[in-house]
Order: sequence, then structure tokens, then C-alpha cells
Amino acid sequence: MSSAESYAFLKGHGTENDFVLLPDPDGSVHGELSAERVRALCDRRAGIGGDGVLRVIRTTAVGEAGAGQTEADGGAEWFMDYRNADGSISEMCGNGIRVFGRHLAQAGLADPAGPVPVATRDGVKVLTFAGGEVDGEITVDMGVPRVLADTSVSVGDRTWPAVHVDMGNPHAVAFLDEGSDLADVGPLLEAPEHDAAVYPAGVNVEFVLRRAPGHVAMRVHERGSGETRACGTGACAVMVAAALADEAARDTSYRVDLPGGTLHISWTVDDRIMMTGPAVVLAEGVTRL
Ligand SMILES: N[C@@H](CCC[C@H](N)C(=O)O)C(=O)O
Repeated sequence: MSSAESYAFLKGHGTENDFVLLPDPDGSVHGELSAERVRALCDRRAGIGGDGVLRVIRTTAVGEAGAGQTEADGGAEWFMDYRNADGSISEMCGNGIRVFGRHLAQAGLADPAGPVPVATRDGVKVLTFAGGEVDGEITVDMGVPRVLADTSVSVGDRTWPAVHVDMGNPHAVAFLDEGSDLADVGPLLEAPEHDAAVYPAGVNVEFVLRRAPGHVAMRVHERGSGETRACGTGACAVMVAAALADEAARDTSYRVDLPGGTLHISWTVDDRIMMTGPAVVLAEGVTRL
């Protein structure tokens, strides 16, 4: 595509984790969406601005468009082709998939009355709209978490023990001491240091403070996007680490506060993580970026 061509975009956010959405049903608009184009779109001064890009593409077109392969599409018509702001690819985006689902419902591409399956690089996730309403809060079945080795993360000369939780994408969850302030971690413009042997493809790092039983607050530095106002997969990883530390039984729920809003996360008796939160599509237009 030449830079003179124009194409449609939408802008949305989930708990202020914001995204540029690119409708590309058959993959012909963006072809092999380049990292350079993603960076241009996400640029907050010279572009539209966002923590990432969500290409809205049919599962049948994913291979030809070079968007990578999914596992079986599980009957999902749509594939969330997620890119971080630096142009890198991630397996999953928890806030992004709610925004993706909101767009599908508002555009008449999916029926909010029923479960809406969406294919991702981490397999198919099923979305449920509260009350079956197009604007209802969205719950996502995020699948079964994987809790891996203990590790550590560092910012400057400070180091915290951390838990490696995989939600399809990698997370390091570090708990702050009681009585600390989330601001104490300091600026997170630079990625916290981590063990590259544990996270060869990089990691999303969450710093967590306990507020009350079943209630935590967090800040996050995202791989490929820097510090963001919220991270859905990160909130799920935090909930898992907190519930394990609390020795909470399955069928438990936590409230997770993030700088951009609140998510509610449950761990079901059959070991699945369910994430509920808002999703907003706030603008649409045409760009030549
Ligand atoms: N903000 C997302 C996560 C996006 C991907 C992440 N930066 C990664 O590289 O794994 C979320 O809401 O989950």
C-alpha cells in the first residue's frame, strides 16, 4: 500500500488501555501489516496514538495476510491480529479482545445475544455480553492459567521476587510490601530488568499492592508498549498469583484496580480465568498513515 492511500480505522480502549482498530475483513487492505505502519499508527504525536493495534480480520484470511496461524479456529469467524505499539506481535491482549468484541457487536458483525468466539494467537476466547446487550460489560473466558517458576524483577537498584504466570503471553507478578505505595516503584518508562533465561521473548511486569481481601491494585510495564494504564492479561496473572498466595479455593473472585479502571477476575472450579470489564469504541475515521 502506498502512503497516499487512505483506509478506515477506529479508536477504542478498555480501562484506558487504548488501541487503533483496523478493519481488514479479507486481509486485502493491509496485507502483511508492517511493524513500521503499526508504530506510525500508535505514535501519540505524529499518529493516532495507542498502546497497540487490533486488526479485525476473518480467520479464513489470516494465513494469506501473514498474520500468523491460530490453533483450530473453534468456529470463530474473526481473528484478533494484535500488535504492540513498537510493532511486535503478542499472543493475546485481554483489554484488546473486549474492545474487539465491542466493535464486532456495534458493527453488526457478531450477535451480542450469544457467546462470541474470537480467535487469537493463543487460541479461541469466548466473549459474553452482559444482558446480551451490544453495550453491556464483556466477560472473556481467558482459559487456564499456567503458573511457572519463581523469578525476580528489578527497577534501578531494587529487586522484587516475582511469580511467572503465563496467560498465553508471559507475565512477572511482583508484590510490594504492605504499606508501600504503587508510586514507590518509580518510573516505568524503561522495562524492568528480568531474567532473560526465564523470559527469552520478553515479559510484561506487574507490581501489585493488596488493598483488602480479594482486592488488589497494580501498575504494569508492558512488553512492546511501555507503562500502560491497564493490562487485561496482566490483571488475570495478578489475580492468579494473589489467589495462590492467599491459598484461595477455586470459584473465587478478585477486584483488580488499575490506573485506568477496574477489572473483575474469577477463577472457576474448572480452572478457567474469567475477566469482566468495560470496552469502548470512541471514534472512527479515515487515515493515510
Ligand atoms: N494490554 C494487553 C496485553 C498486550 C500484549 C503484551 N504487551 C505482550 O506483549 O504480551 C492486555 O490487556 O492483556
